[in-house]
Amino acid sequence: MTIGREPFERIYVAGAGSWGTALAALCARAGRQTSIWSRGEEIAGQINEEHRNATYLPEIELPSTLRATTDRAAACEAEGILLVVPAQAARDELVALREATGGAAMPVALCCKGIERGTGRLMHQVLKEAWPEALGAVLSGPSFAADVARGLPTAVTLADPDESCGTRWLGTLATETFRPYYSPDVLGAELGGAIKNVLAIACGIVEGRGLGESAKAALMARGFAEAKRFALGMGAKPETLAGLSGLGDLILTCSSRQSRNMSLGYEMGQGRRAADVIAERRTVSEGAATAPVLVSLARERGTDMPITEAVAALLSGELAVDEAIADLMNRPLKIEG
Ligand SMILES: NC(=O)C1=CN([C@@H]2O[C@H](COP(=O)(O)OP(=O)(O)OC[C@H]3O[C@@H](n4cnc5c(N)ncnc54)[C@H](OP(=O)(O)O)[C@@H]3O)[C@@H](O)[C@H]2O)C=CC1
Ligand SMILES: O=C(CO)COP(=O)(O)O
Repeated sequence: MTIGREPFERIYVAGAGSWGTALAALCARAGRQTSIWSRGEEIAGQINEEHRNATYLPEIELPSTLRATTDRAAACEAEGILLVVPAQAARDELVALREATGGAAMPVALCCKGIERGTGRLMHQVLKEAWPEALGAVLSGPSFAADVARGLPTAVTLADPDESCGTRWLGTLATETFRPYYSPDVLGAELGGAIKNVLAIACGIVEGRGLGESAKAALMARGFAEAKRFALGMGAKPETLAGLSGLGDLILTCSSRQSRNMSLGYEMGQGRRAADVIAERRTVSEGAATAPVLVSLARERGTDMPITEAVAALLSGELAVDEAIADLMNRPLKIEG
């Protein structure tokens, strides 16, 4: 495999939140002609005039070559698109982009981590339905937007069923501080990213409630066991789950309150209602939408996911934290696996 040949030179980033802005800055700094789409004029104007996104990445000076737009027509000029809106907004955005590009066979790297409410679809399945001509890839792995935007060393997974397209993405995104690894396993990369958000909420709750580091480690290990059980049952590869987009991202997100999912859980552990915390935030906490969908999928498939079940019940207010912990601790004893 020849990695990094023929990078995509013109990139369109759909979404000017924290991750979209960090990825757009990365591409622009790597010399790619990069445009970033924002649904609001204010952020687009600020990126163009002040080279900042004060709402989502206030500390970061953005490259002056990065152009922001509110017009999806800019996607027609691109060789590759990064989709970086919340998972629940992905379908509408993809439909709009398909229309804007005339249904082009465009490489689209899906950067959102979540499962669609209502349909239970993963993002590559949403892409197939919303924009069948597009060539889907998945970018996932342990990567806080602020770290990447600051140029701190980061390694991620770029999954693409088409190896030659995947290696072009690698060449497009790789820099001295951002290291993507290729995988053909789109399903595994997506599931790892979506499920870890739910588990990070659980770890936040444990921290917020002051239940100790041992409880948190147990939750991460048992959470990983149920993530693996579900993902392997769906057809994901074990090495993907053990890699950056699985275990790697689980470790990052469960360990730091910089994670919106982890910090949502932390507030819940401190006694706040999830709905209140979510309502006062502008940024997305993907695990809150994914947890109930994941519960439905797991039940349909007969996969035991007790931590995910507990998180969904805590989010909806059906269960209190102490009850959830007691339920988890008093499950029938079993062989580890
Ligand atoms: N932040 C991170 O460190 C990382 C995030 N991700 C993933 O990337 C995805 C995006 O996250 P992130 O950038 O952090 O999120 P943010 O909350 O920081 O930003 C969300 C962006 O999406 C826009 N948006 C919200 N709703 C819609 C909609 N209905 N239609 C179109 N655009 C919309 C927002 O616009 P507006 O400002 O107008 O509301 C904003 O530009 C998530 O799935 C997340 O899991 C992945 C890796 C790292
Ligand atoms: O996915 C992320 C890091 O890899 C970001 O996590 P949060 O969405 O929880 O902030």
